[in-house]
Amino acid sequence: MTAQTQQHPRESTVVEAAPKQLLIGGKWRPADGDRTYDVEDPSTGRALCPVADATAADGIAALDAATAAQHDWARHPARERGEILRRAYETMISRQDDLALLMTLEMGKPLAEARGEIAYAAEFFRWFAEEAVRIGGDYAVAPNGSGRFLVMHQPVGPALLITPWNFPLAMGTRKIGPAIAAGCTSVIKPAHQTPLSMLALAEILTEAGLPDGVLNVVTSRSAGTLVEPMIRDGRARKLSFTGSTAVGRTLIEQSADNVLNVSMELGGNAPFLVFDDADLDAAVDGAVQAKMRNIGEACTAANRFYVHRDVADEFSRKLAQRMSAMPVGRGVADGVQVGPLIDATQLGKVADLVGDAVEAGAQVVTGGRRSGGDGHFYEPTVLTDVPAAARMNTEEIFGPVAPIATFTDEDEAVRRANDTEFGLVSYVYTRDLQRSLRVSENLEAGMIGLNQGVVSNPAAPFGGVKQSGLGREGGKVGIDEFLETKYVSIGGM
Ligand SMILES: NC(=O)c1ccc[n+]([C@@H]2O[C@H](COP(=O)([O-])OP(=O)(O)OC[C@H]3O[C@@H](n4cnc5c(N)ncnc54)[C@H](O)[C@@H]3O)[C@@H](O)[C@H]2O)c1
Repeated sequence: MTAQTQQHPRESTVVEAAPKQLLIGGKWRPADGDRTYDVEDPSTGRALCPVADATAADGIAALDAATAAQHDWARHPARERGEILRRAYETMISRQDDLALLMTLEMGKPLAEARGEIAYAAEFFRWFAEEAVRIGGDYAVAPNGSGRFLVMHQPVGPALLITPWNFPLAMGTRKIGPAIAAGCTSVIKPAHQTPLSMLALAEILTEAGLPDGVLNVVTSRSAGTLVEPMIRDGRARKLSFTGSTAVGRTLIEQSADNVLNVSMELGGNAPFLVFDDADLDAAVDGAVQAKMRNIGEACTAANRFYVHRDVADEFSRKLAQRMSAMPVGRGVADGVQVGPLIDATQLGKVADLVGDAVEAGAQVVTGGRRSGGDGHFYEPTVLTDVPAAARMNTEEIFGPVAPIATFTDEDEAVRRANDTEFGLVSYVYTRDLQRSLRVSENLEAGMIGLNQGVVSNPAAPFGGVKQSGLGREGGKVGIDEFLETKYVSIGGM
């Protein structure tokens, strides 16, 4: 299928209107030495516009601003912190169309999905607007009756927030929301591929009344050079990172000297289990969501399908029918459901992983090659008979490729599902209640999609076990990542 290349009438308008400078201490300013780099449209491979390319000195200036604002911000009434988030939520919804178009242009996902991400991202602000006023504390009587304790929860201090390109806004609001609610100031560095959505969000927060210096944004093509000095500086007390496990490990090491409080949302390798008693059509629907949402570029994407051997042929056939019918093209084109991959590197990686699996004996049911056009398009692909040795069983594919293997019993399914260093999410399709609970208990994952192909929800604690991360974002515990606990022991009572 040839990729669709239609234009959107407002493309240049929204790109022109987006901020492109750094936000430091409430002022928009160019990077040191006026340095810029070009943001690329992955659906054309062409430059969209230049944005500021921050240096290490800009990073330290942003940290200066966050540190200077911390004292007052921590004492800002929680209700007002929440109201700022609430106003920003409302503006995000009222500007959903323009924000979605900007996101699609820099990231590639279809417009309908970008609109969905804006709604999901905004929901974190609404959720944490409400959590801001519930921080509270405790008062306890010592067990032996002599002495009392006060337990306080206070902002941890200036935070460094680092986000990936695959969900340019949601990964940001999931950190900025609780940081603002908890009373932390922060410096955020979005991925170099997708800075525009984050800059537009910072503008919205400024309009919503966020005081100067509470959120600072630095965009850069050279992440390591910018971030390491900020981590080693010592004034930031928190590092919240979403991205690959490899970079997460490096950042944990860099954080060790100053014993930074770290939260890590890292890579995944989600298994998708289909038992022989599953509602097969529902399983196919869930598989399409878990695999094709965000062009497969999601940490929660189903990476390995294990299907009971009695239903594997039917499942594979139905999944291939659904995936091959999904129109590929520019995310702004009408009806497109599969956009381009983020860049040439990611496209090359997906093609390599498919080549490796086929060489090892996998069968291509549909797809298996690049799609037409100048952008980084790859056809929706279903592979069967994927041998355990194929690299895609251990590496995140991050693309529209569904590898299917079979199992014969529950023990084998769970053992193969857990045979990975990652543990972010697992999907399970079965109609047997006992089995669903037993398997949920035995799967090594921070999240389980039970007869459900999407797990993310702002009201639930998102995060992984094993090498998928440390800490949780969202839910009631999401704000705890930005708080520290102090207890006061009271004598004389
Ligand atoms: N667990 C989650 O919640 C979650 C969510 C989305 C994505 N992810 C993971 O993110 C990865 C895809 O995103 P990516 O390719 O942008 O990941 P990445 O690790 O390459 O980059 C993530 C962020 O870290 C920055 N970065 C890269 N090298 C750095 C360095 N040396 N020092 C400081 N910062 C650095 C990048 O510029 C970007 O902002 C996948 O592994 C995916 O599973 C995880």
